[in-house]
Amino acid sequence: MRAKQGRPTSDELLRLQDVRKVYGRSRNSVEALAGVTLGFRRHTFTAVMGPSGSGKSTFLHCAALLDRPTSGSVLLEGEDLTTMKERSLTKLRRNRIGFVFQSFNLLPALNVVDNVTLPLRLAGKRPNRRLVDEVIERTGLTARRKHRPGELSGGQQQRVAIARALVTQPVLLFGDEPTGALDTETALEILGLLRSAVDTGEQTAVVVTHDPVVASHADRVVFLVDGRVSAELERPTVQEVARQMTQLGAWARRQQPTRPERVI
Ligand SMILES: Nc1ncnc2c1ncn2[C@@H]1O[C@H](COP(=O)(O)OP(=O)(O)OP(=O)(O)O)[C@@H](O)[C@H]1O
Repeated sequence: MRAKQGRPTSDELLRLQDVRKVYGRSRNSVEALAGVTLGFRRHTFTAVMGPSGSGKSTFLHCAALLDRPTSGSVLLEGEDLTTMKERSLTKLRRNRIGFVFQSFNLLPALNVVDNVTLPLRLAGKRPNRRLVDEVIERTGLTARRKHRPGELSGGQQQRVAIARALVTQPVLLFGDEPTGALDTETALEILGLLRSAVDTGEQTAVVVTHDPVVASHADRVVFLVDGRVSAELERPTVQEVARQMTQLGAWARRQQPTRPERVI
């Protein structure tokens, strides 16, 4: 266990440098992130864990620039995104960042292909059929191409969400409890897809989770407590993650997350 903050390295894709996020003003303000410095190397899978209210969601939103930090920098390939204009940021998010949420966030009226290609059409791009077919094949959805979300299982819906996240060929893939709504076996399938995106695809993944099994599939687990990085584990076992979470008192304080999710 160590809090590894370090200096930027050349194969680093993303860096958060002393990121603080304060919600509200004066007496009612909450410091959700209290100076987080973390680097993320290319083609790695990082899990972010911590007790309820420790700042995991805030961290994810700041890292993906869905929300701007109060201070500090978020650097993608060395470029500071916190100073970027909103329009450029929206474009960057659409082209370079993929998101997978616990609740899938699919459009019920659209079939699998149309859900998957939605980010391309939103960005005004004509979907490349070969690429779309490849992503649908990779996520095991070929036989379900014309089905709507209501006709699919939870695991299949999350596969669609992953295909949708991968279709723009992002460098970064963020997950907010992506297996939280799935049974263990299905969760492992979904994890396999995320892991293979990192191992054989172009992606670097950062996933928030409460689940030690999910975290044990990561290359590194970062533990947040009170908006700070309190520990890191490299390639931990389920038991090591669970032990760390117990030490942090995470289980006792855990509540079900109730925050609203944002559709990208
Ligand atoms: N929009 C907001 N306005 C005010 N305070 C907020 C807001 N969002 C989060 N917070 C506060 O910031 C702190 C961190 O919240 P955050 O949702 O990031 O934690 P979390 O670790 O993701 O929690 P959980 O595991 O319960 O989802 C908490 O004290 C929370 O109440």
